[in-house]
Amino acid sequence: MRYTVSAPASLHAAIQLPASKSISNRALILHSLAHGNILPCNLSDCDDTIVMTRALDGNPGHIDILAAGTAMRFLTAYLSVTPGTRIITGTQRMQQRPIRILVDALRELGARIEYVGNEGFPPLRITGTELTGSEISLAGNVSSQYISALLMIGTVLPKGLRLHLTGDIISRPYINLTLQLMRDFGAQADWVSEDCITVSPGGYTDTPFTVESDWSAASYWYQMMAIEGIKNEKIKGGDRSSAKESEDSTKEEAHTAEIELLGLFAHSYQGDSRGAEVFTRLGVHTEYTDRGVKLTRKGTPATRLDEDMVDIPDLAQTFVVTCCLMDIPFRFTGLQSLKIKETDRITALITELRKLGYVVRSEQDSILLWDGERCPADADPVIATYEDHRMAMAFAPACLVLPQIQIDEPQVVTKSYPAYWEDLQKAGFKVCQNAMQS
Ligand SMILES: O=C(O)C1=C[C@@H](OP(=O)(O)O)[C@@H](O)[C@H](O)C1
Ligand SMILES: C=C(OP(=O)(O)O)C(=O)O
Repeated sequence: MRYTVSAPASLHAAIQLPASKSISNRALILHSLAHGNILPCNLSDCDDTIVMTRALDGNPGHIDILAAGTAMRFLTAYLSVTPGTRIITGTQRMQQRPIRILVDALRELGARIEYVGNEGFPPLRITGTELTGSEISLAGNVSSQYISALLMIGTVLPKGLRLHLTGDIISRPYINLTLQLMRDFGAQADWVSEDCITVSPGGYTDTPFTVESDWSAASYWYQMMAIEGIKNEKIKGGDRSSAKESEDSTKEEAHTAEIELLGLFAHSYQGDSRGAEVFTRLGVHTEYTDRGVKLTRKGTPATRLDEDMVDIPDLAQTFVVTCCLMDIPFRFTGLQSLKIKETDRITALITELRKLGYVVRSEQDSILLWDGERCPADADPVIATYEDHRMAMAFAPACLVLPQIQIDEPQVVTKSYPAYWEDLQKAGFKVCQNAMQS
């Protein structure tokens, strides 16, 4: 399937964002470990949360978590302490996403896990047992999900858990998110030094819990607001001979374009809420209201952007595409985890941006940079999405500065934001399924 997306004349929308899949999937694991009766409220309806709910309900012997990294990692630890033998697997891509660091750590604690296919990768056969270990070291520089997975089972271990993290610690806000939710469910867990976390034994308490809206999903709306401003600048600066009336209405439009995102809070649990601050440098102003945030254009965008993204890896695609379309050279560091996500996001970004005429480069598999270099753009670009929801969502806003954009396999968005295309339509975008492709 392929969608052709084109932009509305002006951007005005109030959008109910999806719930955070990161929070939903943690809340579901904690709810299960608490043997709770009070189901968390406002759970995400995305694929990654549906597979988690299915795995935890009804005790299936064969669990397919499709493409959900959190479900694969969190359930591997969860099943290690849950009676019974199960096989857990996922998509072809999931079978290429490494899990050895987590499996080694769990085995050191006493877990019974076997590789069903390739060593170091899913699928896994896991037999739940009591884990008697309580102190381990593991690398903190590959995926924070391994650490979150271990922490969440820490409080149900007889002696609790002491985790020493080696190397640089990536995606740290996701570890803090885990600790925060664990505390909300009654556990004692905290950093005791820069690289060591302890979890006391004692288990969880059944607790009412409501999931926040998703700040990672919000980033695509911030992106639209940022790009919209550039479009208006171009129109204003471009055809100076055009009627003054149109210039005035453009000015008015640039001033009034407004998007409201419902269900976000200023003091969010989510690290990706830092995106709001980075977007102020791209001319997007955030006003917190009692029901979410209002985005408007304010100030002059920076002339270049240098940013360490080690704590906000899921926003990398948003900022890379936004800066190219806004003609803002950039250097983004801390991207070492991008190669093992839904696709190799470093390669995917470089390949797809070329189609739009931008020559982006990578360094040491962890940096993406653009110095303003251009190449001829494809006449009618079709963006490949590589089974990666964020490729579709980060490239669709390009239609604000192009006549239209075509997105291949657009249904990938269901991994985290099933209503993305419907929400674009609510905001006035035209989303058409290509006749040839249907
Ligand atoms: O714990 C989580 O909810 C997540 C952690 C991050 O992964 P890494 O820790 O592998 O970077 C992030 O990319 C992912 O989307 C969600
Ligand atoms: C990397 C992501 O998800 P996961 O690792 O949980 O599959 C993501 O949503 O961008």
